[in-house]
Amino acid sequence: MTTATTSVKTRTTSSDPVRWAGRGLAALAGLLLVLFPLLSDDRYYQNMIILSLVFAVGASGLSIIAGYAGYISLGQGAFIGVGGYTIGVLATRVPGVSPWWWVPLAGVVGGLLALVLGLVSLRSRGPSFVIITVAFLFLVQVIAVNWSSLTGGTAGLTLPLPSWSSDMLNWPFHYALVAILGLQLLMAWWIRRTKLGMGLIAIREDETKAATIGINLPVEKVIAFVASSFFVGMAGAVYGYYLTFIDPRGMFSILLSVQIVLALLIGGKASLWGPVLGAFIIEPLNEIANNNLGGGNTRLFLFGGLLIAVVVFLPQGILPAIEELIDKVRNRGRAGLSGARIGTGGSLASLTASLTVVEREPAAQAKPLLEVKGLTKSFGGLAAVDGASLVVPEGSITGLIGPNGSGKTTLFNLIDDTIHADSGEVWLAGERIDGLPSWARAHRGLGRTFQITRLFGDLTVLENVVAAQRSFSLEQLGRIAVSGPEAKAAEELLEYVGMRAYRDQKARALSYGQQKMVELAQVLMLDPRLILLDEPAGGINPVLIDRMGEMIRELNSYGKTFLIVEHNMPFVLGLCDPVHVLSRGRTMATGTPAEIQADPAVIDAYLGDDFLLEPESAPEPKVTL
Ligand SMILES: Nc1ncnc2c1ncn2[C@@H]1O[C@H](COP(=O)(O)OP(=O)(O)OP(=O)(O)O)[C@@H](O)[C@H]1O
Repeated sequence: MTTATTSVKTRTTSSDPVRWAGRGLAALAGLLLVLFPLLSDDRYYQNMIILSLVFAVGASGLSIIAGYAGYISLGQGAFIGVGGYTIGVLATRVPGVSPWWWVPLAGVVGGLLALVLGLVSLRSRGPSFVIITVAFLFLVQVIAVNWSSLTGGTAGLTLPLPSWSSDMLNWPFHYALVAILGLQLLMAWWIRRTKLGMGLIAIREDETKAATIGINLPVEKVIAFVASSFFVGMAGAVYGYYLTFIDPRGMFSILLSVQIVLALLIGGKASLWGPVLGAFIIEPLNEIANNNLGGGNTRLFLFGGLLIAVVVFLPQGILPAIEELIDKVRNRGRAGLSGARIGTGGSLASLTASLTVVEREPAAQAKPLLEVKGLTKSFGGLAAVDGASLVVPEGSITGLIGPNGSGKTTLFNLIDDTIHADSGEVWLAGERIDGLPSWARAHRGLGRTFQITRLFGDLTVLENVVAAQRSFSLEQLGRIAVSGPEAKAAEELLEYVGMRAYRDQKARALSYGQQKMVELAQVLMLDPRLILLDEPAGGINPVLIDRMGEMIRELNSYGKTFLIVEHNMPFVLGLCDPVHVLSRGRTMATGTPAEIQADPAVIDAYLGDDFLLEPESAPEPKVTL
């Protein structure tokens, strides 16, 4: 094993004036919030701000599961209610203890409940997930109504009145909520910078692909659930104490959850400050509708109209829309990177923060790294893969060719569990892996790229690479991804594939060829033993095809094993040995490129006469299945 280091300069945007202006505005808003109780003793506005703070904590918490991970929940109000009931039950049953002590406990109860919801709803997504969260909210409400010995049922619970001087008005509630919101925002900010945050956004963008780069979907989703509800439970407790009376109808009202979702959507669901802005828009509107416009139906009409307007005109929310506008104005007239040539790439010798280099066995002694035995997969009546078997020797660049529709991509999908096989076995380095999910296969050294690239469009190029997770540990999830060793390793790989100049661009802005290069860097971030490349030369220009071939050879000389699906015959026959030929979902031939080109069955089924070798140079096919 060889190692060396390379110094990578990390770019900083801390001198960006727009960024500073944004920070200045946030600081000013924060200062106003802190000073407000001292500046005004108007209880109407105090109440409005306290409710806005509760919504802000709820919406910011929701941004973790809905904004980052893409799971919109209509059950967020349940955690406020559960927080309220935790303090209500304990404050009325445990006399002599200040109710404030129960606030952190309410966070723990909210987190535990979220853990249960997370586990129950793991397999659902989209509308079915939303329905589960609504059902969850109603279920908790029904429990609160029926468990009357604990909750007081529909009669509700009356909490002890605050014991502090009336001169202090609602200050303690206000400051407690400001502190909880601060902690909530700090957590949301921190998560967005970690491997966990990258993983959650990857889940939002393309869950299947996320699993193939080592992201442990169930664990990360459950963590996101718990993180999205802990501080919300605490805010619910402060809210319950502030109300001094709680009942199931008020605390578990679906309207509360709807308002939280609205706040999130209006402000910007994946932005840090967006949910806070949204909360401070929604709650005042709520008050105005209640006090000045007759409440009831007007309120529903207002919120419904607002929701439609946001979805139609500001699908990203207010803050992201403003950010996009600022970016557009700033970049007007700038050449940018579009049309620039992809870099010539760095040398592999300098890649050591990112890749493990293994001495290659001589070909004759190479052990099988991948063994596929009798894999089958049918779609309806069509057997796409029909008992395919093949071996990829360690240290080889193995080719997999075959006519369109012969099952090559499906076979890749079965090898990495992007789709489940009906039957058959997959062995990697002597371990049977066909019972493992995609991310566990990635952790064992299996990486793959896709025929049509599948980068996470909303992440930057650097974030796409850094999102890949070589192994699973809570320590690794908490690692900062956008700077430090993780970013350094990703930058090395981007330099290698010639895409480092694009590190801060959103992946969706890249050309197809550029995406291919970034996807290769992403898969290399896993430091895999075996890399499955699905048409690496497909749809890219001849210069890039040459560079791709060069990189594959170079990586192979550093110990990486490849299995390559490709239709570009000069590319695959010049690079791969052995070559497997797939026809109708079965391996029909295996051999060296020369043997394959001389196999009449392969010529007949796939190659045609263009690839026929001169008779004298054509050896007999070694293996024909
Ligand atoms: N999800 C799916 N649902 C239904 N049929 C599918 C699905 N995926 C693949 N197939 C079918 O399975 C067969 C094999 O497809 P596959 O994409 O694996 O072929 P391929 O050899 O990779 O083709 P190409 O070289 O054109 O990419 C095709 O007939 C295809 O239509």
